Amino acid sequence: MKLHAHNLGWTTRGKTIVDDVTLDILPGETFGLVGPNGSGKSTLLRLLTGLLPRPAGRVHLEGVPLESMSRRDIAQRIAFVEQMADTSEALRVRDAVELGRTPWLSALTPLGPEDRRIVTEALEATGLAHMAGHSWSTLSGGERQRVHIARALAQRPRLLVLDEPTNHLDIHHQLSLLRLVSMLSVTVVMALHDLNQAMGCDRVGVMENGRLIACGPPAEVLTPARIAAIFRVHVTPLRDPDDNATLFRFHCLEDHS
Ligand SMILES: Nc1ncnc2c1ncn2[C@@H]1O[C@H](COP(=O)(O)OP(=O)(O)OP(=O)(O)O)[C@@H](O)[C@H]1O
Repeated sequence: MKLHAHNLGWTTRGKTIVDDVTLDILPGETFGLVGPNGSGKSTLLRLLTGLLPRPAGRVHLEGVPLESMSRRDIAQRIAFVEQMADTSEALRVRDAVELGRTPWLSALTPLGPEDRRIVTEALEATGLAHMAGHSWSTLSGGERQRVHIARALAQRPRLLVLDEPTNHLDIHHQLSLLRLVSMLSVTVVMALHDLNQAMGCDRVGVMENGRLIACGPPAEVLTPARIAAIFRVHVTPLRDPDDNATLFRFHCLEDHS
């Protein structure tokens, strides 16, 4: 799904949080958003999904202005997993994932066999099938994160927006999630803190002080000089002899002064 953001911005209480961002997300790509704490990544993701009031600029989904679409129309196209998302304590895992079908249901079309199949698939894809009956209140942070991802998958979106999706996950589940995301035939936009993980995206955008200051293929955007300037760390690029991929090792700038 193609998304076009034009001169997008958001100001609250006199403070500009996102400033004049113009960005095209291309159909089928995995787009990584990186930047220091407080640089505006989450706010930009919320603007792209139409969740913030009175934004500056415009977002178009497949050429249609986001503001002309109902929440249900948007939810049939975009699934958003926010940072520290929560759900009702009383739910079981399967119930929480079934919530992903809500945009497709109505009083006349309640949850049917096809919806249940999609929910089962989402539970399997996120390694949660064996926990379907567990109560939300008993889950660990990483398990909850996977439930949110499963709910988003069950929504069958064309654009999946993830805010730090590998947060809380152990290394096995981080890699499984990134592999799953790269295999999905949907467009993905995700905020990431791990720059090595961002190197696996098709394109990367870098936020600094609310502005999108660079955007393009990871190897062109995440250069040691730019990483040093934005994140205030020294970077040593290393080569993985297995597949020749570039990996970063980070050091405090002070260690190199
Ligand atoms: N509703 C709000 N009201 C006031 N300030 C806000 C609001 N939302 C965000 N901010 C501020 O805007 C800045 C950007 O926040 P945002 O959460 O978008 O950054 P981020 O890049 O996602 O950060 P992190 O990496 O720490 O998650 C922060 O300084 C934050 O305190």
